Amino acid sequence: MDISSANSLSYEDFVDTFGNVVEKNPLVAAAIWSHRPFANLSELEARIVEFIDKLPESGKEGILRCHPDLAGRDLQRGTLTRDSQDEQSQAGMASLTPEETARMYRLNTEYKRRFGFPFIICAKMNNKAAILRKLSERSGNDLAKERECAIDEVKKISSLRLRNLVLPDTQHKL
Ligand SMILES: NC(=O)N[C@H]1NC(=O)NC1=O
Repeated sequence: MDISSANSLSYEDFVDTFGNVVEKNPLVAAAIWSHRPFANLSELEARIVEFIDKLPESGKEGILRCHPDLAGRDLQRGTLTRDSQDEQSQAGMASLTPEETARMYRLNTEYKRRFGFPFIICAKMNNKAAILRKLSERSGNDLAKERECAIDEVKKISSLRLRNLVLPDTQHKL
């Protein structure tokens, strides 16, 4: 759809369409609906980013906790959202060796124990090696820095999901 079609959606259809742009957080779509009409895709995305940025630390951590582990239980059980399934599969998370799966589980477990939310990265912008490397690297961050790192990754994931739903702004030909 294009941005004018998005602007014309009823509240229910808007949340049905955009409710998982931020993983398992339909509140974000429900909240930004008030800002329609959006001039373009960029404004719609900016409203999502603005909503996230204005959350208190506890709210940001709540968003992070709604994300599934990479190569974790939901992937093994087939209970990922379609978006996450697509993203994780594309990054090779569904074809890890048993040793790689065990390493991801161990690193994810240690990471969650340290920070209280799961390791989050935009899988579509990374491959298996990069994900494992960045999981190790970021585990050394302090809480505040890592919370912002993870939120930045949520914004990247949301941006890609949004572009799957709404046609990019039509480039005005000179
Ligand atoms: N933990 C984590 O990063 N999960 C998310 N990343 C992504 O691109 N899709 C997901 O499910």
